[in-house]
Amino acid sequence: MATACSSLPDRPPRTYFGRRQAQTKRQAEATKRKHQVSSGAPPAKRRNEISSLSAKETIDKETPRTFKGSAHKTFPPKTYLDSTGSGRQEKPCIKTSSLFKNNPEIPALHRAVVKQAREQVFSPEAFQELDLHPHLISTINTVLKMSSMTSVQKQSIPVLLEGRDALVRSQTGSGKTLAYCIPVVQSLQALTSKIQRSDGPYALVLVPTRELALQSFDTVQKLLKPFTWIVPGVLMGGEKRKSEKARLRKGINILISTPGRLVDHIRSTKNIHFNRIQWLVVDEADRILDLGFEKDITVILNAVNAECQKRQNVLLSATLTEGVTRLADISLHNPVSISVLDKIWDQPNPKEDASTQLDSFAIPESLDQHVVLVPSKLRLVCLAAFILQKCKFEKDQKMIVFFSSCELVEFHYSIFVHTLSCRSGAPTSEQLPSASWPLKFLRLHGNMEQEERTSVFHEFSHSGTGVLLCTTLRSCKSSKEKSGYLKFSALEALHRREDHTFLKDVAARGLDLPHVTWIVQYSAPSSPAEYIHRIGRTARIGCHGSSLLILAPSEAEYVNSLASHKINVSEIKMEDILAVLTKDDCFKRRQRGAQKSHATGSQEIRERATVLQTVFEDYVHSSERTVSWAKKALQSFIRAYATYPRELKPIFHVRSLHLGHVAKSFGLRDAPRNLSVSTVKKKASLKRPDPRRKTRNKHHFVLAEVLHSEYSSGLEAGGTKGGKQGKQWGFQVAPSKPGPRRE
Ligand SMILES: Nc1ncnc2c1ncn2[C@@H]1O[C@H](COP(=O)(O)OP(=O)(O)OP(=O)(O)O)[C@@H](O)[C@H]1O
Repeated sequence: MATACSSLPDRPPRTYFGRRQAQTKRQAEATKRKHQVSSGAPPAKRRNEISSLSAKETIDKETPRTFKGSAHKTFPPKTYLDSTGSGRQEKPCIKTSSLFKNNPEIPALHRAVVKQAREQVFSPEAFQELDLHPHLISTINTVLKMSSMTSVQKQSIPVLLEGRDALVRSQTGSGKTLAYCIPVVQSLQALTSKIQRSDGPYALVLVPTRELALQSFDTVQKLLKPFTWIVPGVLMGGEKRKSEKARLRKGINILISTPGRLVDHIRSTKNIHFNRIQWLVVDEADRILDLGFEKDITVILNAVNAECQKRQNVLLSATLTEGVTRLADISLHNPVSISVLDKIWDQPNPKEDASTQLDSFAIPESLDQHVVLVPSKLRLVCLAAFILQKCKFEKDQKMIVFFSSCELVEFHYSIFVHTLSCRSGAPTSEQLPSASWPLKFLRLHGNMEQEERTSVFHEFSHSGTGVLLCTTLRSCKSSKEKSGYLKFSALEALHRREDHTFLKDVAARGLDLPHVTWIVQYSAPSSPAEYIHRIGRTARIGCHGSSLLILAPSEAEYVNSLASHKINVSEIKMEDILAVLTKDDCFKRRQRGAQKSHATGSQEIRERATVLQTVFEDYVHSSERTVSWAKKALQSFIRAYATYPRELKPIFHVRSLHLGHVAKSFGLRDAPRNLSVSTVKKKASLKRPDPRRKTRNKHHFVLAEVLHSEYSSGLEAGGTKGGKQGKQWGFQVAPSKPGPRRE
């Protein structure tokens, strides 16, 4: 796509060049740029073009001809906002095409207001009121420093102490770990024949990831302080099997494991026996299924059933999916179903209640959810403005921004650090908002070295402020062992043990980081469950938090999709976010002769957004490397976009993306044409574009080729999560012999 290079209000008269001369020059320039872009080289600075201009003026004067990039003119150099940190310079200027022209209309959001499922996090009851060993109570009070129970703990612990099976469903960050750990420890310490280490496992706890395994281990270990004869242990990928075997041989009484690693041991270790198992706990059941562990769970259930029938089974989950219900059907015996939803949620019709609950998710009451509709071209400036608004101009804000891929995280980290934060190499204070608090950016994704990841967690966790840019599970490359969760306490445990190898597969989903005030979803999640788990990183255990979902106008329908799962989001207007740019004059447009623009109101906001966009574009086009990064990030964005599950395709379909506009949100002045790959032409031709849409935009076709080329490079194709995996579901557990149960 040709960059929109508009006529300028303050440019010299058209006679500056002869018409023919100008045309020839334009063509030569365009060919040169095209060649450079397609070869991966940075485009030549358009020395003869004009720099950032008033958005309003752009809108007024831009003509279809100029939008096609055929109106480049030569102008004298002028002052511009430099992104390299060297301050304002006299330099030839690069024009930023209008951010506010040719955008799709932002639709009015007509979302149905739904009654959101709510949970009371804390109950007024103290742990003392439970029938627990006094030493266990004092350990909870003094070691864990907790006094009152959360609602899920209040409901679950007595039921489990009675010996019942349970399906526990409660919102993120509500204290589910202790809800099962306390009853397990209480019951095992009370056994009349005292447990011997060599007895092997009495309790088996399955968790989806290594980090959760470590976190649960950490909690159990603390609770066991007064009961030293009970030995906890953890098995997970990343540790040497040999040393795990040795530990199994010595004996582990409360065994916490990821499913994959336990199956490894079931198949290869003679020392693993389940004949004394009294507890089988499946924590984060939804996540276990999400990660594709259903076959492993089947193997484990079969192995345990073969050796032991008399046990208590517990399934815990933040979301109640069809898979979780099926797993509950086969693993729980006459379970008590515990769901900590408010009375407001009670429906008069029990049938409706069951089906609605299956599709609905409890969200912490202290969590405010928002959505903003932003045209593709404006996504980057809008995100930057929001970060500035919250983390620069407001105090004590800590934000996590979710992206759909590692490349996206790297790209945005780099561009923000170099243009917005106050680190070395970043713009000088003259260019940055004058106010307030320094911006600190951190990033975390699955392609980072483990040590760096660990230190990022420490830094972000201990910091009272900061912006963490991270990926979600969907974006990680490895398959089964890609971990969705990282709990900070587990990291601390790891750090203490100076063993970072465990965390090799950590992805940045499900962080348990304290005091996060904002969650921003820059890429929409692929399922309501994912949405819940992302926003669940804030407003944990009663704290207040907010979330923002950034959608394109064409994706507005997603709000209704969320509403159908009883998720309520309220709209923030893009202009209100961009308005923050008026707080600092560094975003003020300077006209020729260093005169400041006197625009006001929305015109001023648009001008300033354009200035910020120019800063980004200057940064991206400052070197071959940065252009290439931006292109990679764009490619990766499109690839991720293609992986939305089938049911969301009507909302998120790559063919509805305007490549030129999307490229703009990567600071690219031109949509990279060289993304299309000839090897996939065959596939592309299979899906002929609708002739009725022929004139709509040629970029759509290029886009299709881009996507196919990504698939042909061996990268994961889209739609598996919602489609294939969903269908795969089906447990085949060996029939368990009827036996006495603890009821
Ligand atoms: N009774 C309590 N009082 C105070 N803090 C608690 C209590 N119970 C748990 N917590 C703390 O709340 C935080 C969240 O607990 P936990 O990780 O068990 O929640 P969760 O429901 O498993 O969350 P998620 O579903 O997101 O994994 C932890 O830091 C934990 O230490």
